Amino acid sequence: MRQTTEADPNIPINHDHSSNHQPHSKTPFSNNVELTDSKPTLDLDPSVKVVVRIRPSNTDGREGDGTVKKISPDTLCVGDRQFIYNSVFDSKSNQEDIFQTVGIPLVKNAIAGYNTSVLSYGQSGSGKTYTMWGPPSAMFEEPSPQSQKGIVPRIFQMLFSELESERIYNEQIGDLLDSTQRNLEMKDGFKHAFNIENLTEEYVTSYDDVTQILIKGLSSRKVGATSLNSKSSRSHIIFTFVIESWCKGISSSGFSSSKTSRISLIDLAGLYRNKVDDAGKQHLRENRNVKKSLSKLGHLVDALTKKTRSGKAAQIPNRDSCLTHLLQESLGGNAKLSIICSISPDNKDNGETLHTLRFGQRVRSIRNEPVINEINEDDVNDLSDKIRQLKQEELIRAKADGHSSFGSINELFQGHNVRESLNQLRVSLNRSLLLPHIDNSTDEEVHVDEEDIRQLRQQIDELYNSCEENPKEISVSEDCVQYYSVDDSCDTDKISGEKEEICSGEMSSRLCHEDSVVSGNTLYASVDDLESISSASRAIKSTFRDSISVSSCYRSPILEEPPLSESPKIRSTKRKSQMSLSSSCLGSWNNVAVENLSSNEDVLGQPFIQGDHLRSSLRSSKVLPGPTESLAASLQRGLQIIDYHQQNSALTKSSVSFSFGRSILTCCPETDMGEKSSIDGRTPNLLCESCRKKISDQDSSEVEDSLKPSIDTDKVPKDLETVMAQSILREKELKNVCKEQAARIEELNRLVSGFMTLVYYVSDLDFTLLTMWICPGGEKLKGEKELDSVIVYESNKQTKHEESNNSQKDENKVFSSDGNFLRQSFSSYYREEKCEIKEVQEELTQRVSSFDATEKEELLKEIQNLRCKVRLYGDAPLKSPQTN
Ligand SMILES: Nc1ncnc2c1ncn2[C@@H]1O[C@H](COP(=O)(O)OP(=O)(O)OP(=O)(O)O)[C@@H](O)[C@H]1O
Repeated sequence: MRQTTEADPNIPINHDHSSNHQPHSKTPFSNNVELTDSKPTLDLDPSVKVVVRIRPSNTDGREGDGTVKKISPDTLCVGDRQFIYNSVFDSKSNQEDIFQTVGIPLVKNAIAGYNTSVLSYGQSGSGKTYTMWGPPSAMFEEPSPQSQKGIVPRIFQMLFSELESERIYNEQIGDLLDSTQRNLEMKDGFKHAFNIENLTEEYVTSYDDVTQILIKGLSSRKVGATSLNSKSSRSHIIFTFVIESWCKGISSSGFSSSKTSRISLIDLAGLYRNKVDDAGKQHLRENRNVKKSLSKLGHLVDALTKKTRSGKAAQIPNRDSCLTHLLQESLGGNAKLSIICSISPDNKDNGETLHTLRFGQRVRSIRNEPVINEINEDDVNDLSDKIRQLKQEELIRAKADGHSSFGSINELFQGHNVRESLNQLRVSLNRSLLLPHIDNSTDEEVHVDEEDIRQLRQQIDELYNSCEENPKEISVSEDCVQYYSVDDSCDTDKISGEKEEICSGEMSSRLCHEDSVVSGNTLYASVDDLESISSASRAIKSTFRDSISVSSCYRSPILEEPPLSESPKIRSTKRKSQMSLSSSCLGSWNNVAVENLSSNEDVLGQPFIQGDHLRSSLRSSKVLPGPTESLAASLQRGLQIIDYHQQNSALTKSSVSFSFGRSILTCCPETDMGEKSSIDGRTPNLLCESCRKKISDQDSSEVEDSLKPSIDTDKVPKDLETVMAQSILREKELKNVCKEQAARIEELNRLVSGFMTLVYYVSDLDFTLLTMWICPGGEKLKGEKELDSVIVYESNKQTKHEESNNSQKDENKVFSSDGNFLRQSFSSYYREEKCEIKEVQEELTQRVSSFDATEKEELLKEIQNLRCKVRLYGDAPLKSPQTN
């Protein structure tokens, strides 16, 4: 009687009966079909594939009894029963045949991002272990048709990846690589993934590594003698590979997708139903457990078969045993499954053979749902966008909170913790992407921009210093003192210290709540960003001193006290002019010429109203060709602001000094000596007509009047009063200028924050290339990975060095054959980042006034959704290989 076969749900081609008779020409992976890299081949690969292998007869070298016969490449018969599978191998088949049909497609599928499984099933002694592993001695043989090396080592030779191993023995999960690990706990992962706590993971970089581990694992496997096999496996064995790969794409950023796939290699223990054994209780117990778990496996297969046939949702008994639990991804889940049914040709084993063949038939009816576990660039960008949005939101919130209360330290450091959480989120979400962990405890981010930032801080410190002295001189109002007070500085430092304590104290507890919406999704911002915003709202001093800090968590010590050296990037003549002006002011505040008034105007083009222009220039930075240019331009804009402020300060100083008559007005050597005078007689400096006119024009006639008392000593008290009034007016102007500067520095901070993002992406790019070790098409293999990573890392540093020295000399050495690609990627990245920073700034500006709290909630939800979505892909490794 011919075994009827139903339409195979796993083969997406013509399922009519005739096709099943001649699958050899249509089944893509039968022996005679050449395997190619083409995607259509993979598409045609069924999600569940069943092959049958007939082992050589055990009957003393004689051929089998003839009841089990292969009659075509996909058909065999047992007596008068005929069975059709994807492929059938007779006793003359060799290990290479199996590898060609099962192993190579598996490797291709795995690299393509599919989870894949090979499961060998059959009675004891039927050749499961032989097919899977081959004799241990063959493990070191070169793969060849003659070699007895099994399918697994052949697969390993194509793939170097992480190796996990699990053992199930008497319904206990043991670790084959660590004999001290017994009865490990299994936990549910997402979807059909599973986690086994404390399972040994080995990071392998070569086939030799794999061989060592295989031998170690296999030697730990529980074996025993049965009537059918002197070295019968008494436990199921599952080896799992995880492949994580970046695929080089054609996108502007240089990569297009990341794929993670899991390869599960499952060698089941065989059943022996004959009541032979006199091996004792232990064997009975083992056999009972093997039987039990295989029986559960049979139930699972039945349930899945029914589900496929009925098309209805059904209760699937995945949890009935460890084995079924571990196989839930392979059977009926997200995996391409190959079952190798091993059978004996001998009549005496017919019962078991039929059992195995029926099992194979049922499995063939199961419909798996394999998907390519891929995260593409859009997903990553979406995530980055969300993080950036959250960062903006938090900045706004911190700013608002900072205005209303300085008691938001906790929130600031919640920000830090959230950032840490987001790091974790990123790592967990993108584990397959292998995005780099942003280690908040290192200065890695600072590394790239440190010099620039240091210079920026230096300039800001100069600005601060110039402001700091001013109020002492002009007896500024209480408000101004609040801005400039040295005590405030100390307080700020103290507060910073408190913040750090709070941060470190809270971190450990908060980090436990990875899933917390609040801590996990609230923001992606550095503490320094928040600190700067808050500080700006509290004290300009702290803004000056502390906000331009780009350490990843706390202020980098390097940034604390920048050396007083001039930024090499400040080359404008305006800057020089300003520096010389400052230099002339060094000796005495009073030594300020009225000419500086016009100098200020020359330098700035326009006086105070230029603040708006500068502010807008911060926002409207054009897209510059490269990161260094971009950074330099932005820094220069920042320095223009600083210059502007310093000159305004000089303007104020000049005015104040002059009002008190203590200035030495050196601009006019041809000064009319007849008009020279001094208020107190100690400063016999002269004031020329033109200067006096300028002042008169600018400061109204009262100023001129105020000069007269310097000649007419009777009027001094009254005029002094007037001059004091003028001074107060000036103070108020100064105060306004300071406020403006605070706002500008905030803008500057945001730019700095933008550069942090740049640095971040540089890291990503490092990591991207670092992980691009295996790609569809085998562009890069593991062995090349580390070399690449070194080259690329050095490239980044070297590129910066070269740029700063205007030298391209060594560039060609540094960039490998991928150099052009890398360079283009870098500059594309930076261009994109620049645009994004601009957009973010504009958006931030718009949203400052119209922030809606509910929007944030929605963003949080989005992030949560995104997280879940990406977790679908995150089934794979329990640990990142980078952590090993
Ligand atoms: N195709 C084959 N060619 C040559 N020898 C084979 C083949 N299949 C099995 N054998 C031999 O048969 C013996 C039993 O095979 P194996 O240990 O692989 O069976 P098994 O199905 O794994 O049994 P158990 O379930 O008891 O572990 C081994 O000595 C093996 O070398």
